[in-house]
Amino acid sequence: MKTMNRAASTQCDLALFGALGDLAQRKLFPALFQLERAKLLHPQTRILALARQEVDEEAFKAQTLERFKALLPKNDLDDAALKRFFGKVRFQQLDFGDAEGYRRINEWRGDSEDPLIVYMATPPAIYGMIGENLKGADCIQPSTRVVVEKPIGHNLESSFEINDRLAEFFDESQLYRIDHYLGKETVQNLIALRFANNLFATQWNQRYISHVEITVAEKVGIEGRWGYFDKAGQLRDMVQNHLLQLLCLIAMDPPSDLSAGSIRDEKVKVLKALKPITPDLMETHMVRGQYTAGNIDGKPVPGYLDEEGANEGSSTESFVAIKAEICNWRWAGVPFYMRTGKRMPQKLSEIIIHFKPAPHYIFDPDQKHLANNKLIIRLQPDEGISLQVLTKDQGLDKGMRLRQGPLQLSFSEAFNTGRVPDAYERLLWEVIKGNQYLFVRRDEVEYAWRWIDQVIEGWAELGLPPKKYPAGSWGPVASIAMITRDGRSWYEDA
Ligand SMILES: NC(=O)C1=CN([C@@H]2O[C@H](COP(=O)(O)OP(=O)(O)OC[C@H]3O[C@@H](n4cnc5c(N)ncnc54)[C@H](OP(=O)(O)O)[C@@H]3O)[C@@H](O)[C@H]2O)C=CC1
Ligand SMILES: O=C1O[C@H](COP(=O)(O)O)[C@@H](O)[C@H](O)[C@H]1O
Repeated sequence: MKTMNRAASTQCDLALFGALGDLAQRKLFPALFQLERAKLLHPQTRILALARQEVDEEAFKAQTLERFKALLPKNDLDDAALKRFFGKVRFQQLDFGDAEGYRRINEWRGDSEDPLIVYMATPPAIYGMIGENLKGADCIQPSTRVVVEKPIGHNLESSFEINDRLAEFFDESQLYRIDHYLGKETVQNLIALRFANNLFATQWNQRYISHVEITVAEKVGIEGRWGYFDKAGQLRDMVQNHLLQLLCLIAMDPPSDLSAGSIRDEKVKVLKALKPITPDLMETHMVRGQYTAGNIDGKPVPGYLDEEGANEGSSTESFVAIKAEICNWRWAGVPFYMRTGKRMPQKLSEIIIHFKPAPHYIFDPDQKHLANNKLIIRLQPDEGISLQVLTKDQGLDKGMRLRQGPLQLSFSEAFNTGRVPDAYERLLWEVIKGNQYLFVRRDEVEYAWRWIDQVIEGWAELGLPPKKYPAGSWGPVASIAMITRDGRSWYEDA
């Protein structure tokens, strides 16, 4: 009989394919360990690490522990939690194309009736093969959940192929497509902020909002991933998934409840309403960039074309800025300016909602430029929300001089919660609970690709090369021109 306790519904077995890969070692095992440390993993939960390489179990555990030491704060590595965690882990060598070998998963499962979670931390090209072999070995039950990683394809057509293959073996209700941005603390807070506070709910439309900015800036370059990145580029790597998901969460109508179906339905409506960026709009609505050598934090870094493994003359973009428009009543006339790039001066992900000025201005005309409230939603670093409001400057001599200042909510200071869990911890925890609301449904992936594909077709038609920007800068000058043309500026330029 199964133990009935507070965590009974989270009892599961987890089979992790690609256990020696970068994602598994750098993100998934540390996240699972943190869940164990927080005693969220059920005492009977077991983890099967599957990898092609011949490694014995003790060596696998030793290697994983070494990664923990390199990645996690020393204080997190308490002996009791490590012992509990590694007590749950088994290692199994398997070539994922070896159908026969899958019987070892059944041997590991024994007569367990707990849901099996399959995490495919592998190239998407083999998702179908793994599904087929799991089915052949009778490992799939209705309770099985399958986690797959981005990118789901390279364009709409290839995403269809991957999704069709997965659909041969799994129902949509069993699929958890990861977009790790949906696991970030502030992204979830965006849902709370918008739908728990009537103050914002009533202002959240074109009557009160003039424009929205989304910046996802990375300091890193391509980190030795030329083979993958040069085929993808920043538009596919970051915009098709993370930035469009953020845009959807900002722009969607209120869902009727917090269920996965309701939230995903609303997100899909936003994706369907995105105005296509046709070739005639390319000049004003889109900037592509590629970094050249420069300095970050005072240290020289190479240009994109000098990165490890680079091919001469690549025209892949490492930066993109877009003026997106949403064709519906709520957002008519409200541009969403998005930019994302590698080798920027700092790692920064934030969303800025710019409110329109009050309808009638009665203060010092010299201060009129201050008159727009801004809501700043910071995803990383220093997660928090800040509302820029105008108040009277203090002091008898100041008269009715206005001062702009923040009503600020830093999550770590306000809630004293200590560490903010990594996105993968939250997402794995949601998979364990069987909650799909932070995962991407098939039609979301496909509508996002439809929009991205026409942009890429436009680039190809016009033959637009990327504009150069020095590493350590905020992207090509043209991205500043794109927003200043509308009489606005990127937030940190203000
Ligand atoms: N790394 C990251 O930060 C991120 C990764 N992703 C996605 O996650 C997935 C995994 O990425 P990542 O970990 O970086 O990739 P890696 O190449 O580091 O890991 C993939 C693993 O899959 C294994 N594998 C591939 N084919 C087989 C096979 N036939 N049999 C057994 N093992 C096999 C590889 O084994 P072997 O080494 O023996 O070839 C490797 O260990 C990809 O879909 C990627 O796009 C998404 C976002 C971020
Ligand atoms: O999915 C990806 O995301 C990372 C950036 O993630 P973050 O959580 O560090 O902001 C990006 O570097 C990578 O190229 C991309 O594949």
